[in-house]
Amino acid sequence: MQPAIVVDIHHTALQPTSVEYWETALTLGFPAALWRLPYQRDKHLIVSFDTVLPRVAVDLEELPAGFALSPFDNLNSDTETPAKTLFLRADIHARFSETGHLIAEKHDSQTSKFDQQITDFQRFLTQKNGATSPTVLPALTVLPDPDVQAQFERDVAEAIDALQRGEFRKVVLSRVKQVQFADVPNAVLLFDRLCEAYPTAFISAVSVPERGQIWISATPERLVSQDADGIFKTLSLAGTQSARHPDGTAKRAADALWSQKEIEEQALVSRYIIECFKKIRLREYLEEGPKTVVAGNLMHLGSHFTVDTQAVRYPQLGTVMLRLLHPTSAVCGMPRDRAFAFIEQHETYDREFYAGFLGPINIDAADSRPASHLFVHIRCMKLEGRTATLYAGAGLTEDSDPTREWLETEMKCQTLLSVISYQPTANS
Ligand SMILES: C=C(O[C@H]1C=CC=C(C(=O)O)[C@@H]1O)C(=O)O
Repeated sequence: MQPAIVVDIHHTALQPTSVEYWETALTLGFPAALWRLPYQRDKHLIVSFDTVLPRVAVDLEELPAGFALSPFDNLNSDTETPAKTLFLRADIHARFSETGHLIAEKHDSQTSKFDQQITDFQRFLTQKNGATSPTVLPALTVLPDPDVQAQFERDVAEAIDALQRGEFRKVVLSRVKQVQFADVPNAVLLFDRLCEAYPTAFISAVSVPERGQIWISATPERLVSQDADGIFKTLSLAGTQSARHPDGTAKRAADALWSQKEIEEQALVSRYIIECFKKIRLREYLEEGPKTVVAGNLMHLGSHFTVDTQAVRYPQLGTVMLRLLHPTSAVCGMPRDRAFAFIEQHETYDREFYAGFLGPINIDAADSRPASHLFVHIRCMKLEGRTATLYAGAGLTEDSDPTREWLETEMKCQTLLSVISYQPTANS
């Protein structure tokens, strides 16, 4: 990995903001990723000068600093390692305060071949400097789709039959909801609203110009992290209930009651993770949970798994586990390949990056040493111009009920919808 150099930040009266960086990247057609880690305040943005992004097999040891965006359909087989993850190399990495003002900017010392792009970027950035940032989101309408509930419930009923016949033990079926904004919304404003609403989630906005898409998410589910001290972490998450009582008051995590179906559903995700550890004969992991995890408007059951990769002398654990884990049974099912085939047969759209994974790779943490944090890409939407497609899935077992599963996906859509449709009144 090449060392990055710190570049002089701008000598203008006003420090550039995350909105100005983002808009500059979009104007120049450069891919960009903006994110904020759970429980943190700083926001990060990277800009890649690859207008067509390289597809890679994620190797945390080998990849330079950047941001990974993997599709759901990125399964590892025994014979091949799929190279389908889009990789945004951090040609520019800027760190911003909670209010979106620039703290530091870096670019890779190897990118001298990109001098022209850096010059162009700085020129456009200066032109945008001082422009007022949008503060209002355009109004939105949910596009009617009269058949979607009946179709989803039919598919769930078929899945339950297959589960009861013992074809597989768990499958996660998803559906989409489309909304139309009155005008193209500013992605950074959507991102900032989500940061405010969900301090414990991983919030991101990723622009992929080659597909004309911006993916925005507020996911509660860590897939693989390996921090600067070599601490590996993953999470098994499943089971869903509202974080509010029927009268609208907030529920305490301690008051959440979980049914046998939900306990089993989450245990299957934990078992899937433990089977991955077993495949590589790793016994020294710490398992904490299951306990109730609050994820914005929802609650889930979660178990945290931690490994000290230095103590077990397994520095490549993050890479190995990522390849074994994705897609976990929180988004696919068990056994994985049979559940995957069922999803392919029944869902009528391509999940694209929904239920894939995403996050920063080898990006400097606050203590300046690189860390990688990959999350399961749920509670997300795809923005194409004025149209947004929201995705939500439900984990099914033989005890599932189709209408309850539908309502669960509605609640999951609300995680983003309640924030992106919020219009502050004159008094708020
Ligand atoms: C697949 C999703 O959530 C997963 C994560 C937590 C709980 C889940 C559930 O209760 O079904 C799902 O497995 C989604 O939000 O689209």
